[in-house]
Amino acid sequence: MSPRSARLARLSRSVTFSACHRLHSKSLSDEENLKLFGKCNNPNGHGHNYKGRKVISILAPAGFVVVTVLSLQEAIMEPLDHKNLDKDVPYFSEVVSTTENIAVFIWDSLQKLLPQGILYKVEVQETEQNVVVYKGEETIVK
Ligand SMILES: Nc1nc2c(c(=O)[nH]1)N=C([C@H](O)[C@H](O)COP(=O)(O)OP(=O)(O)OP(=O)(O)O)CN2
Ligand SMILES: [Zn+2]
Repeated sequence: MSPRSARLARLSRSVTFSACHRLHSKSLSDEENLKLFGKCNNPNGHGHNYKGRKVISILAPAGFVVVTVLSLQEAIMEPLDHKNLDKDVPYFSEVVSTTENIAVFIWDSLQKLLPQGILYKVEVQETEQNVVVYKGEETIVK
């Protein structure tokens, strides 16, 4: 039987969540943290209205509608919305709550909820200027 090609489309869906955080690494001194993170190291934190977006791959001809709403609710809204990321979300007790790490957190959460192989990318917009895109890549660090 010869293989048939299928058109692959991407479907994107986003939610907005509000959260506060402080950029602070336990492996650095207070001085080093202040130098590295500046105003984002403010001891009492600061807040953002984040936009989280997932993009999934869909086989266009199949024509079925993937139920996409629930996974964003479970992967983003329930754990992160109206939370202090550093204090309310166990993942960020040891991981600095940068937008990059929030994107990784969301990626890992969505992977557990979605059918294998369909998650294409996660985007997290922290401010008008700061947007992180994560596609599940890993690299070796020394
Ligand atoms: N690599 C990263 N650097 C920074 C992150 C991050 O997630 N990854 N995040 C921050 C802060 O959380 C901060 O709140 C961003 O605010 P700010 O620096 O004010 O950013 P804006 O784009 O809104 O404004 P500018 O001051 O014009 O840059 C910092 N760094
Ligand atoms: Zn911030």
